[in-house]
Amino acid sequence: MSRSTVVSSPGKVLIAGGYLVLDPAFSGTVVSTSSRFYTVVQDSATIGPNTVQVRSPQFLNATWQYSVALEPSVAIEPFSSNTSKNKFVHLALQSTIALASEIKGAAALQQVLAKGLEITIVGGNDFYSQRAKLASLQLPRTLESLSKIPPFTPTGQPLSEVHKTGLGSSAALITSLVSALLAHFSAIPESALSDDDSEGRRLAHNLAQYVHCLAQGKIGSGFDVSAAVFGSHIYTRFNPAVLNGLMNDTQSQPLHPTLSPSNSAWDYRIEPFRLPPLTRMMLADVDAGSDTPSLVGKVLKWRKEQSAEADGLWNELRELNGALAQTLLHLSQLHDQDPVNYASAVKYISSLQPRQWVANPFQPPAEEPVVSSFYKVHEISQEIRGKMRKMGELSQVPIEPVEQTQLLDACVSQAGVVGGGVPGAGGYDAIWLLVLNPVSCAPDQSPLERVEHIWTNYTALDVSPLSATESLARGARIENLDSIPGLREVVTVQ
Ligand SMILES: Nc1ncnc2c1ncn2[C@@H]1O[C@H](COP(=O)(O)OP(=O)(O)O)[C@@H](O)[C@H]1O
Ligand SMILES: C[C@@](O)(CCOP(=O)(O)OP(=O)(O)O)CC(=O)O
Repeated sequence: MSRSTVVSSPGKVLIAGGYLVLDPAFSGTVVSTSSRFYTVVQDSATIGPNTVQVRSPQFLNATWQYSVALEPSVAIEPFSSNTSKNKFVHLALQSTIALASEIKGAAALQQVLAKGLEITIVGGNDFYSQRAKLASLQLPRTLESLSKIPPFTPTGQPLSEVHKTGLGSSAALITSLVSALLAHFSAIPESALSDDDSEGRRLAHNLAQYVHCLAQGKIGSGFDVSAAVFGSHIYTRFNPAVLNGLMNDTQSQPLHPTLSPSNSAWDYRIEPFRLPPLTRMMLADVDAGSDTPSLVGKVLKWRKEQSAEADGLWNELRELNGALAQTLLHLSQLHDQDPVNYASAVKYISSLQPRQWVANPFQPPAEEPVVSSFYKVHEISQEIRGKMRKMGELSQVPIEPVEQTQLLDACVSQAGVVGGGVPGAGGYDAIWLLVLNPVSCAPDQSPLERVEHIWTNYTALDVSPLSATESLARGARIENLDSIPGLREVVTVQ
């Protein structure tokens, strides 16, 4: 029976701190999603020694084979028969096998590679647009329809042509791949991925950040890899200088001295965060799409040229982003202190528009702190939207363009919708909403359904719901192949 290692990692939504989180003086609040990437690493029985085969069965022609040399240094060479390239996969293999060899020694790795490895990579359906699939099934664009699409469903397209939905596919992919390989080579114990802050998890984080930056050709804030590794949290970035040596390396220097969790230059901060109970984060993919690196370049150019004005705006947003995160965390505390009155308050305000929430003179005192805190979240999220629009106007970047403003205003005015905005860099990629999700709702009184109705009938943009919501599970984690619906069916059966 061949040995296999399965690791999954979540996608991400940056609900506050876009652009600011690029600067280590500021933080961002990132929510990890229920949609996850899965990497299955298996000892092969067929492909032969020192060969690694990687398959992504959701895409056409997405199989890549590599030869592995461990001495005198690690070299991963794509087969000439490969019909496409995938630098994210190639660089992940090269760096992870090199690091594992430094940690375990070439002889130990040679034993693992004696029969070759077969790797399968799949992402949850939400990472890729399901518009065509819903249309082929003649289904409306609703959450219920999405649940009828089989897990890891084939896209019918090459990887290069698929429309991604902005959940951070490359970050989740690389994190699950490097973590699964490190565990399969025993370079980190499997237990490392069952502990939120283990040394092994931090090594996997540092390696995934390095590979992701190498593959993308730039050093972003790293919030997406951080969410894939650690789950939802308030994120403060690492100093990018920690990677300069490796990113500019031409001599193949050892990886471990830089990537080791003992290297204090990895000065990122992870602070706990979660969305409050009886709420749901709703995500919509907007087909217009945006080029994030281009938006980032323009905003940072403006910030540098107009530093006094930009610093004022950054500091205002720092205060608002911090207040948003702390108020959301306070709501979880209110729930834990008194879940009954919390649930009663949520049910009451889920049938009212936000402006009506604090207008009730007969509000039961035990529910008042919950209602006023949700109203505070509503007000803060609207203020953040206003500041992000101002950032866009001043830097002449469509951060919350008018079509997104109109869509968000229509959603946020609905009964039971707390707030929302454009995630991350903004633009036309997506929107996020925080919607009340009481234990029970009268028919057609569900805030979720009210939002779906807005999305279905909005014509200025091509809006399609994502099934993803927040996941309270940890980030990267070891999985059991048979506990994930549909996963064994897409793996080469040994
Ligand atoms: N299922 C998959 N299997 C293999 N590679 C994938 C898969 N999904 C995404 N990728 C890789 O991730 C890249 C997308 O990275 P990027 O453009 O940064 O998008 P994102 O912002 O979603 O991470 C693709 O070009 C591909 O190389
Ligand atoms: C601007 C940013 O702070 C946030 C970008 O968030 P997005 O979620 O928009 O990113 P993409 O998935 O690459 O589109 C840049 C950064 O933090 O790296």
